[in-house]
Amino acid sequence: MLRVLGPTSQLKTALCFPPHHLRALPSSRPWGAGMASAQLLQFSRLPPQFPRTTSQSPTYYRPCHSAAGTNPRRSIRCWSSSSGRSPEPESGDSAVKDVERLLEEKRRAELAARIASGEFTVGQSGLVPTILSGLGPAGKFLAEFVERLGGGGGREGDRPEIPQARGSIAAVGGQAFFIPLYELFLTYVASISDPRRILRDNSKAYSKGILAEILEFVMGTGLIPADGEIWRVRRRAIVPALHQKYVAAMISLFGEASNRLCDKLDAAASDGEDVEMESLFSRLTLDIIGKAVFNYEFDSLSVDNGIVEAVYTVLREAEMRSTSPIPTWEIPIWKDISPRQKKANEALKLINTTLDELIAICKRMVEQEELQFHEEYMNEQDPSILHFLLASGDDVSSKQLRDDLMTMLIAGHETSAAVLTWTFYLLSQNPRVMAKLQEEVDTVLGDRFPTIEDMKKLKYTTRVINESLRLYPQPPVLIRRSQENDVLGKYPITRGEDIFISVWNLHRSPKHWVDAEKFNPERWPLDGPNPNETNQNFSYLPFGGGPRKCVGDMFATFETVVATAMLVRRFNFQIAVGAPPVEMTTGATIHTTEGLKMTVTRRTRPPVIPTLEAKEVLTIDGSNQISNGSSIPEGDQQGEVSTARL
Ligand code: HEM
Repeated sequence: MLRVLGPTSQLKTALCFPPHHLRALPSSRPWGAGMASAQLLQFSRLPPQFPRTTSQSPTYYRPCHSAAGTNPRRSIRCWSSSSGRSPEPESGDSAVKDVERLLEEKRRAELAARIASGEFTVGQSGLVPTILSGLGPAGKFLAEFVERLGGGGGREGDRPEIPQARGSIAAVGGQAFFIPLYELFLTYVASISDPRRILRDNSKAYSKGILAEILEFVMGTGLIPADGEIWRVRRRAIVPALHQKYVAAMISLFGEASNRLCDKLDAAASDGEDVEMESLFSRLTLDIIGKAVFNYEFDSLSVDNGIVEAVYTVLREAEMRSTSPIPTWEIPIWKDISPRQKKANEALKLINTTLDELIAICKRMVEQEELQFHEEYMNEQDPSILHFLLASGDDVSSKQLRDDLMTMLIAGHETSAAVLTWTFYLLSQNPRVMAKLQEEVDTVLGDRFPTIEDMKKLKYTTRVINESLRLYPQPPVLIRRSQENDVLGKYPITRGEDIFISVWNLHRSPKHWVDAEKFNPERWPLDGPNPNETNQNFSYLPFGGGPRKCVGDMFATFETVVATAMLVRRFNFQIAVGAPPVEMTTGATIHTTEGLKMTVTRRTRPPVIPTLEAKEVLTIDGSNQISNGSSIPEGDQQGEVSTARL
């Protein structure tokens, strides 16, 4: 865990520039032997830049903005891949970019070697120095980053103070600010802290802090940013809306929407056109979440109307705010005249008006309904969460309701799109996994639309999603602010500290995972339980943990399983020839820097050879079911080599 010390005012500065004081807890935790540890945290506004390939390249961080004295080339371009449009091209031609990339890789490799050699290590009684702190004043942070680690290890009262590493980044001059952090983490911070206290055991002592501040303009006091009593009341109202019958009903929605995407891909395959999958996944999940949350047909896979554009404008604004060096949206006058601000405000107004209309329509529907509300209540015509909330008599202001809907729209859209994007990237890099996945999907589904029963049978597909979420957690960082003094193990936390839990590091820590960087769905046994934070002892947090755990975990798992299954049974996916390298950047979730450009080809499945042999399919509870393998339909395009069989 890395923590940002100092009062909020300092933090505000830190939001604009790298944090003044970053400290990480040391590895020798006094508690929780053998249990999960939270890991080095990266600053939320300085998002991580991840390895270009999933397995071999070193992981590194890249600053999201340039500051005085930094090379603007290294700024992360925070375009929203969700926009469905290509990102702005970077200045300079591709040859220049290649050279830059090579130089950066070289620098990174050199630094990794220096870290690995222990150059930054300063011995400390019994503790491996783990701290990255004492970052210089904002304007000078790149000039003075990490002086040689001169461990703190001082004592505060009768408690040890978290040891600190101070230093100058002159040693790594020319490096982007966050590039070294993951290597430093791997070398110095094998195990830092336990997220259970913050997320679960003492969760009441922590709020969403800066996250709530950043998201206020779009989510208000919706469930994600809300704290205290508002959160408690709203959580109690919303969780029941995602009951089992509702999630089961959503399976057909997932299937229909995925089928529309298949049609699009089919057309592209016919035309021999490459497709940018990240923006298509963004549209797929927007269509799904709009219908699921407030019964609205965005139809963004087919059209680019005003409301779709407005949603992306607002999302881009939220991402920009979470990565911007200067909070221009808070500057008086400027915020009223800036064209970008005006556009964002207009977009938000349009969305709010639309949501108000949808709430009004739904209220009328509920009034006309002969309503018998019960636990698993669902209106067949409109199974949306909004309908459930209104039918339940949820006593809430329209503004709060709107905030909650908006929150779920964003929470359930970007995350699922990112999961699908990185899943398909991983599959493209791992043909063996893809073949096994396709075999399962062929066997379980054939050409049918998935049903809720299939969710138990698509076990390997689920493991692929589990593993993709391990390697690419969405979001990669959880954010909290201490509301009172607390103690993490033997280390004191004072009120008002902002704390960033890097799920990314946790999920890739060699301490917890064998071949941590390898995409290996087999690490999760098919007959084992579905991995979650509890049965993985908080070393796996794909949906968070504790009272603030995601309310849409089941929804999202089924959604991504259905979409993946429907797509891979019809198509093969490869990174398009000449596509830009798939690199990472982050807003709220991990995006690619330049899209996921793929070549999609129709699959040809092998002719069905009738067999009397029954095939075993494992169910979620570990029991075996018999499924007849002859449900695999005949391939419609003969002649292609099938990958459906291992
Ligand atoms: C694969 C997709 C998804 C992922 C990876 C994901 C992940 C997460 C995570 C990690 C958290 C915890 C955040 C924290 O502790 O700070 C969270 C919270 C939340 N998620 Fe999701 N989510 C997904 C889909 C959804 C969907 C589909 C919905 C709505 C239908 C949703 C609604 C929420 C809400 C409302 C919260 C806040 C809960 C609270 O604070 O009480 N999420 N999500």
